[in-house]
Amino acid sequence: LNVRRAAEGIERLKAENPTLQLAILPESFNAPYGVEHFAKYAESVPDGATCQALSRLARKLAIYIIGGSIVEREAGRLYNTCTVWAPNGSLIGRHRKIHLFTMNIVAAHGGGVQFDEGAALTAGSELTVVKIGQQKVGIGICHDKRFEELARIYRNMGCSMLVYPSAFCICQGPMHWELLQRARATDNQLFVVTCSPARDNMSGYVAYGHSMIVDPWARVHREAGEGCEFIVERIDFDMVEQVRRQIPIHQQRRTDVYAKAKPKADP
Ligand SMILES: NC(=O)CCC(=O)C(=O)O
Repeated sequence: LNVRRAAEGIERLKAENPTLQLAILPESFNAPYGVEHFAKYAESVPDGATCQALSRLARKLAIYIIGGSIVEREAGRLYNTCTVWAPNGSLIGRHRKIHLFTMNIVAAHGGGVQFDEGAALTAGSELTVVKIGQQKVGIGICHDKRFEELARIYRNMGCSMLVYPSAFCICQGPMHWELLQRARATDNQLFVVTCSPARDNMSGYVAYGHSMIVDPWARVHREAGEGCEFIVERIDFDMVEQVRRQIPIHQQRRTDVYAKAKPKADP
């Protein structure tokens, strides 16, 4: 049902916006997000039903699709995996979440969030850069955006946009969701895009919502609310070079100094 709903939504958007080139879905878009659900909904990549539906959709609409994430099963292991599809329906990227979401938040008022993806999933260990049109796009999944090293490496690899399909927790959302995206955009002078499930207060895991596009000036360019909503936006990639030219921090980095200061071992 979720896959059909996502496909219908993208088809409608394409009909309303014929120049649409890329569609992005949220983390765990085809199943409930929770350690107890992962094994039940796992599929193989790229032969599983969800992947095949995304491939057909990309080909039918002649667009790229960054397919949120699904639980992938391979060789007896489970991964939180984002697949990326080209307009001809071929798989051009497979990102397995590198930093698994492990958290034990104790809220002062009671409640909080306990989550341990590592209890069921295996972490990925490869970076994923895909070419969308002329642009290099770095892929991460939700918790991956807390790790500035990953974003920095993607920037060094020439990315002009980072995309993080997400299902951020409601506890940290108000404090960190926008902050993290604007921080990654400020540091690396590129677009940062997140796509979240809508908030459902009745579900076992309540996602924050607020899908967002942050521009290379680190301004929030567009933001969804908490409900079910699509953002459609034209991205001006010239802005990446404009910002990098005007504030040339990449060239100003003192890698010679940093190298000397490097601790021998991680503390
Ligand atoms: N699905 C996730 O990775 C959630 C990450 C999150 O909420 C965080 O605070 O980090």
